[in-house]
Parts: sequence; structure tokens; C-alpha cells
Amino acid sequence: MPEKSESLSGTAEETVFDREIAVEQAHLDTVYQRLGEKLAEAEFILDDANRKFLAGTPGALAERDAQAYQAGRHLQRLTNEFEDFLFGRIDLQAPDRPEEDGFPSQTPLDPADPDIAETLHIGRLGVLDAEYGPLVIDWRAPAAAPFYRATPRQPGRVVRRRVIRSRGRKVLGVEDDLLRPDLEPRLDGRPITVVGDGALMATLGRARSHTMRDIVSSIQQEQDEVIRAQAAGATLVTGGPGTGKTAVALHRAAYLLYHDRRRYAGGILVVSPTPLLVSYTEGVLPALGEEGQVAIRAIGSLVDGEEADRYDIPETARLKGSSRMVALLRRAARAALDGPDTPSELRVVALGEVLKLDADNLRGLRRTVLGGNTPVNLLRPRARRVLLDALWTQLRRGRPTPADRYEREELQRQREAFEEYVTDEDVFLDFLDAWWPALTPRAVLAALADQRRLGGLARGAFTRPELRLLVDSWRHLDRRGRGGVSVADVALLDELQVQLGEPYRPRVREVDPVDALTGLDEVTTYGDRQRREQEQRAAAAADRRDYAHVIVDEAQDLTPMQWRMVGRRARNATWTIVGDPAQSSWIDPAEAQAAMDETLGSKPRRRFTLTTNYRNPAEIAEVASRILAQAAPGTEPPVAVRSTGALPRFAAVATEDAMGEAARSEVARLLDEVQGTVGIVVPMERREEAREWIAGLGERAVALGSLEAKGLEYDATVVADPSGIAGESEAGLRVLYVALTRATQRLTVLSGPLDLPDSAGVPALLHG
Ligand SMILES: Nc1ncnc2c1ncn2[C@@H]1O[C@H](COP(=O)(O)OP(=O)(O)OP(=O)(O)O)[C@@H](O)[C@H]1O
Repeated sequence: MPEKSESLSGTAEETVFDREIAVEQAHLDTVYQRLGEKLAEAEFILDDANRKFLAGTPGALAERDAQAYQAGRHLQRLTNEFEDFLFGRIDLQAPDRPEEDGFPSQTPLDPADPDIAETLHIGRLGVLDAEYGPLVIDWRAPAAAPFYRATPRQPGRVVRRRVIRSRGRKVLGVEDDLLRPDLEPRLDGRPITVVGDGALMATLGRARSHTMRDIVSSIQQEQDEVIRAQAAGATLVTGGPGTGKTAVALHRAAYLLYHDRRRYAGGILVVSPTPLLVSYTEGVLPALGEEGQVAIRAIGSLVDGEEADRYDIPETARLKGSSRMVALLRRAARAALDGPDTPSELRVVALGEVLKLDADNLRGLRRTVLGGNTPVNLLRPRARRVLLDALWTQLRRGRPTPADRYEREELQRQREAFEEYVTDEDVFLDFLDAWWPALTPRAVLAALADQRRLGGLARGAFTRPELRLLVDSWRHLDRRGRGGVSVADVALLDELQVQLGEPYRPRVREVDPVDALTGLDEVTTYGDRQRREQEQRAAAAADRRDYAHVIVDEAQDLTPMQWRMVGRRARNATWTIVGDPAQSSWIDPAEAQAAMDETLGSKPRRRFTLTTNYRNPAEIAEVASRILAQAAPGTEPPVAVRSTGALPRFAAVATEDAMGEAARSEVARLLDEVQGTVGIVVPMERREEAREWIAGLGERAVALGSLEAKGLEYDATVVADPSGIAGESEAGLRVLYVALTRATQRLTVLSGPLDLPDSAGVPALLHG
């Protein structure tokens, strides 16, 4: 039988543990020694490159650059500090079949030959020894897949899976799973040892901070299938709260980069619902060894220069998200040239004549220019042309047409002189600037804050109260559109940007005269060049509008207008879309689904469902499921993997005024009870109030409006005013379901009188 820690006495168990830790420590020492050698190699290359630079020939200079660049990159990766560089090991029996599709064969062991034939260590990056043997296998390599895929029912060749806990260079512990308890496997002639009890449970029970951790050492089989799914087309993943959708999406980004770095160097975009979730998840990819190629952006920051985190009231957000806005914005862009400052007459004096175009003429000309679909800003050269033609026609009115070639050529010369003269005149240029100004999306949006104008453009597609809601939401913008915009507005600005096109700007190349004279640009250090290159890469990434892969997190919340905005950044992209319809805060999920379908077009789709809840203990999941039954009847909740024995607490206050005091003392109590974070979730309109309730309780406590809680998690959560959250919009029950599923250890539901709590403090909504 394998040596099992459970069957041993306390001291013997410690000895077995210590022995196994020592085995892994020895391996980790070898890995670090090898990393040290690689580091020295890289430093040598860098030194050598610099020596060649001092030799000074142009060829040497180029060679120096290439070598130094490579060595610099290498150094950067190797010196990256990983908290746990090495985290896994699998012991495998010899294959009885060759590898299939690059993956090791998954056929079960031959019981007649229980010897371990191969041991593989899994880590964040691959490391080879001096003979090119694998010391550590990159977790994304096909050979590492069995570490994640093997289960007792389908062990393949894996006999034992070991999770190694290490910090820096020290191994702290090991946790084993024996996948073939029916065998008596031997390693180096001795029975295999199995120690520890559950790496996954140990990880899940850990205190949470304000940043998400990677799950690379404990990815589960159904998650691994998503992470390693083929990239082509669209990968659609659904799963309830806490099933690891966000974690899986981020690990998939790292996997895709490993798998096809050249293709995905084109950029991976991760679209996240809130800036809070962006900062929560931002550290995961660097911890996986990936930086630079992945942009994580909040949906309110997808348009360069915009960083919206304000929410409209639900009724307004619904209008702004709906595809009814498309036609309205298209008309708005084309009508935006008409404003209070639009000149109604053009008057120029040329070749001794006064030429005049009146309001009617000008209206007609503008209609001609605007015919078709060309973006408005791009039509300015055409507008200029049409004006000149109209002025020339007026000048020539009543004059004889040229009789022969000579007269025609002469007339052509006159016309050129005329145009040169007119287009040099301030009068004409100022007129053109006012009549066909360069339009910005913000200015066009601001111009819609006029109910009559908006009504005209809406052509009956919106009711009067709807128009009023829209106008009210934009009223604070000044004429240029300066002022805060909402998250929903950002998709409208993007739509307008497409309708307007980039403003026409003559290109001026500015050359620094000093650089031009001395060729200073050439004489730079390697460091300068690398810095400049980095800056250029960062600028290119920030400017990028088209990505190779787009990952949408919390996809259930994207409105039709937001799908259009994301789609514009994914014209040639493959997709990973993760979400949970039961958590949707968008009022009309069917409309959003249709918008997603339209965005994906004919791309092939592969679907996955994640079924296990790794976040909430069973006690909290049970309470949340009572809301799920009302919010999305018929939806199966995911199965919670662990239980803490701590039941959710219900507390009620007799008056609304007492809510703040009660919330504060409950948050303080929970801060004592858990080691990590405590979040209090309230209706959106109470979030400022809630921030005051917990002021001074320290950084571990945060107050969030219901919509801000998306995707986040805390050791303990207080959900205050549940019926307030449920009543916020038609999607309120789904938003409440989100709020109730944020906690990893403790949940308190705090009710006010409007929640109609029973004598035990349980609000009416939770009497499921
Ligand atoms: N295989 C795993 N091993 C360890 N922890 C895991 C694993 N899968 C998920 N988790 C943890 O479970 C928690 C929930 O994961 P995540 O936030 O990705 O879920 P989600 O499906 O996106 O949830 P939601 O829909 O509520 O936003 C996180 O703390 C994550 O680290």
C-alpha cells in the first residue's frame, strides 16, 4: 500500500511530511541553481554586447543591439520575482500508447506494472537543465495538462498529483492526491508516499485581499478544458457565481500567449465591467509571467481618454444601452453641423465681384455633401469643393461659355487663380470652420441636451418622458461636451466617433532643428533605446483599436450598444466570453443576447458550463439560492465545494435612521472575525452614505453600490437594505443575487423596516 500520512502517528506523520518537503526542496534548489546559471549567461551576453558597442563598427552596433535586446528580455523574465515559482508535480506511469494530438495518452494504467516511470514538476515558466532535460514544465505546456485533467475516475497515466506550496526559494508544504488508490505504485523501488489533505480546500479557505490571486496550482478539470480550448471563433462560458469564470478567462489569456505568441502579440483585450474589478484582477497576468500583451479595461474606459465610472439611473441606462440609439446617433452626427453659431450666409469678393450664398443655397449644398454614409468630419474637403464650385458658378452666371480650346484653357487658369485667391481669404476659411467644424463626439452628445432638437432627431422612436430622461442626463455638459459622462455614455461616444470620423487635420511634420543638425537621435545608449521602445509599445497598446483576442468578463451585463463598441475592437479577433445570465443587471437579457449574436456573426461557437462554486461556503450559497429561484426561476445554482459551519447572520433595525450605526458595528465585528477584507453592499443611491458609515474602520473594509460589487469578493460581506437593492430596477433581484454571493466566509443580511423582516431578522425576500 502507498504510505499514507493519515494512518501514521503524529511524529511519524511529521517525519514523512518533512521527508517529502525535503525531496521537493532539493528539486527547488536545483531549479534556482539553474536559474542562477541562466541569469549569469544573460548578464554575460549583455556585457559582451556592450563591449562590441565600444568596438564601434556599424555592424557591431547592430549586432550589439540585437544581442542586448534579447539578453535584456531574458534577464527581465528570469529576475521576475515569483512567490511560488514551482507549484506542482505529477508522477506518471509509462505510456502504453503514443501521445495523442500532442497530449500524453489518457489511457488508464496497467495494474500489472505499477512503477512510476516519470516525474514532472510544473511551474510558472519552463526551465531546462544543462542537458536540455525539463527541470520545470510551463503550466501551459501540453505535458502539464494531466496535472489539471487527471481525476480518480479518469486518471490517465497520473498516479499521484502533488501541489507544492513554496514561497520564494523555500518549500513550505506539499499536498497529494492519490489518483489510483487501487494500485500499489512504487517510486525508485519504494512504495509511493501520499501526504496532506486537500490543496484546493487550503487555497479556498485563505483570507482575501483587494487583489485576486492566480489559481495556477489548483485549476480544476472543467476549468482547464476552457483554458486550453481551441482559440478559433468564440468560446462561450457560463457558470454561476464563484465558478472561476474570471480566473479562467485570465488564465486563458496567458495560455493563448504561450500557445501562439506571434498571433496574440497582436494584443488581447479583457473587457471588465468596473474599474474596481480591473484593479482587482490586474495582478493575475504578471504573476503568470505575462505582461504587456494584455490590456484589461473597464467598459467605461474602452474609448481612449474616457474613464467613466458614473451610473445613470436604471431607466436612463436602459435607453442609452438599447439599439434604438443607433439611428438616433447617426442622425445626430449628421445634424450636428447645425448649431446656434452656424453662419447663414457666405459673402466673398473675388475678381471684383461680390459673391453671396444665402441660407437656402447653403442648406441645399450641405444636403448634397451629406448624401451617402461617409463620416461627417471626412466630408470637410468635399464641403470646401462644393462651396468653391457654387461661388464659381455664380461668378460665371450670364457669361458666355468658352468657344474653343484656347478659351477653355484660359478659363481653367482663371478658375485656378480664383480658387487660390478665395481659399487664401480669411473670410472663406473662417466661414468653412464655422459651417463645417471638426465635430467631436462629446460636443454632439452635449447638443442633444435639448428636448426639441432631440425629439426631432428621434423621429418618434422615443416617448416624451424617455426624451426627458436623456436630456436630463446630459444637461450638465457644456457646449463642447465637457463634464462627467456615464458608463453608458461611453458606448454612445464610440458610436458617434464612427459616425463622425477623425477630424480632418492637415499633417505637419515637426522636426527639432537641433536634432536635424547634429543627428543626436543616433547617439543614444542602449537604456535610452529600450526605454523609448517601451514607451512606443505602451503608446501603441493604448492606441490599439483592434485586438487579436477579446475576452469579455461579466458578459451578461453588456448592453447592445456596448456589444457594438466591443465588436469594433474585435474585427479580426477570436473571442472568449464569460458570464452568468442570472447575475445580469441589464434589464432585457434577450436583447443583449441578440446583440451578442450579431456581434459574433457567423463565427463558430463552442460552449462550456462551469458547475462548481469555489467562493461561497454551502451555508451562504443556500441563502443566495433562495433569491436565484425568484431572480432566474429554473436556473441550477452551482454546487459549493466547501462548508464552514458558519450560518449567515440576519439582523434588522427598527428605523432607517438606525441602519448606519448597525452597519458600522456589524462591519467592525466582522473585521475582528476574519483576517481579510469585509465589503458592505448597498443600493447604488446609498453608496456615499455607506462610505460614511464605515469611515475610519481601515483599509480592509469597503463600501460598494450594488453594481460595483460585480465580480469582487470579500472574506465577509454585509448586504444592507436588500429590498432596496432588489427594487432598484427590473433587474434588481439579479443584482441582489450578485450581492449575496460575494463572501468567502461570512455573510450578514441587514434589513430595515421596508424589508419586512420576521422576528429572526430574515427579510421577506429571503423566505424562499
Ligand atoms: N480551481 C480553483 N482553485 C482555487 N481557487 C479557485 C479555483 N477556481 C476559482 N477559484 C476561486 O474562486 C473565487 C471565484 O472565482 P471567480 O471570481 O473567477 O468566479 P466567477 O465565476 O467569475 O464569479 P462571479 O460570477 O461571481 O464574478 C476566486 O477567489 C477564485 O480564485
